Amino acid sequence: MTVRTIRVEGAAPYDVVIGAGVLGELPRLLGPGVRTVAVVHDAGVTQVARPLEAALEKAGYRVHALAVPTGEAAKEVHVLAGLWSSFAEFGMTRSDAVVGVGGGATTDLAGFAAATWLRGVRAVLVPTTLLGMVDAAVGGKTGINIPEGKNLVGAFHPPGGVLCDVTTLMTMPREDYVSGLAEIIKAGFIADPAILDLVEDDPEGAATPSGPHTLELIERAVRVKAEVVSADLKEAGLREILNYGHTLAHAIEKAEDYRFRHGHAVAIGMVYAAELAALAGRLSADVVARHRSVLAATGLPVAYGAEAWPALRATMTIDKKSRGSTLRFVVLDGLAKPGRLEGPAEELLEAAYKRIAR
Ligand SMILES: NC(=O)c1ccc[n+]([C@@H]2O[C@H](COP(=O)([O-])OP(=O)(O)OC[C@H]3O[C@@H](n4cnc5c(N)ncnc54)[C@H](O)[C@@H]3O)[C@@H](O)[C@H]2O)c1
Ligand SMILES: O=C(O)C(=O)C[C@@H](O)[C@H](O)[C@H](O)COP(=O)(O)O
Ligand SMILES: [Zn+2]
Repeated sequence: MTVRTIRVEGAAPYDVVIGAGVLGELPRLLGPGVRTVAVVHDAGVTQVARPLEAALEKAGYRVHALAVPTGEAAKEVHVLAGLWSSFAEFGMTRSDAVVGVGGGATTDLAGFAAATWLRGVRAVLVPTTLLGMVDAAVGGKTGINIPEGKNLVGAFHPPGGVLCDVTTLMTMPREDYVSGLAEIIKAGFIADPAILDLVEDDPEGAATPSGPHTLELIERAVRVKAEVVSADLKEAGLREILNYGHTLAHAIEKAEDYRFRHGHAVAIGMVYAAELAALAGRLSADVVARHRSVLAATGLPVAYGAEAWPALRATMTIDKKSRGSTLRFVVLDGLAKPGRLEGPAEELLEAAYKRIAR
């Protein structure tokens, strides 16, 4: 069995463990002293949560299984409040831990619950989606959505460890799996173009967990993320590159009432950012074309409705990378050459949108 362990550095370094059948590592990642564990899990992934809870009980932990709504519906303040009430009910203390089991939505919620309970208890994350493994569970960004915008309430709270059991991916619906591929492709464009070669070599294989390069794609994307967040946990500068494509993506997700897959929105957002960079004279037409071709080859969307522009433009103002009224985009000056585009003219913003509008 191939197991890869990637270290994330920082004030409290932790491991991301990737492999088939690695869930047995959970007690090690929980660390010494933890006796009571709240297993916050997506109600739709009991096939992973139940055996994990049973194994923890067998190992002597007191386990509280807390199911949360499936997918993005978990990232709501009333769900978070429900977790706080449960923690209070069983008396979670600072020597206890939260284990988050599910996709990125669940681990964002579980991580934020851990960040806020008693001002911070240990969280160990067990992502069960591709996107969760390669992006959401790594790096300590936690949070929830509000009607006004995506992830507007949250905290930086790095986990104590991340366990990626790739066998859990086998039950993923294709659309959700491919959504995760968008974040892997993002890592390819901003930092590791070998990822793009692997996807282009076999787009069909890349779109399924049984593809020939699955482990390598996961490992490469996690390495990109780990390197960036190790250097800049709180997004003072470098970490912004992980937000490539997200300025427009988050606006699309809000416009869709958070019922649009995150990775799908990021795919469209990356094509938009590439078109912006091209119009600003910073990116060549062939790299823009490569965005469209590699994303579309895996089944990801690369266009969005023309009529949506005014609402999307308004929402983009509240993007976390904005400073005052100045919009700031992550753009590419070439493959693996991320830069920033600050305060682009309104005409440029709209012209780039016209190029992705359908
Ligand atoms: N914190 C971060 O750094 C970060 C990074 C990227 C994305 N995110 C967030 O992650 C979220 C998206 O994550 P996601 O794509 O994992 O979506 P998700 O958590 O909504 O899961 C997608 C769907 O897959 C189902 N699912 C989960 N595991 C499964 C399995 N093993 N088999 C079958 N079905 C399974 C879920 O029930 C859900 O229906 C968004 O909220 C996004 O904002 C956070
Ligand atoms: O880890 C980061 O930093 C990222 O930007 C990764 C993104 O893929 C992720 O979607 C993140 O949640 C977006 O963060 P936000 O700060 O723009 O809400
Ligand atoms: Zn993302």
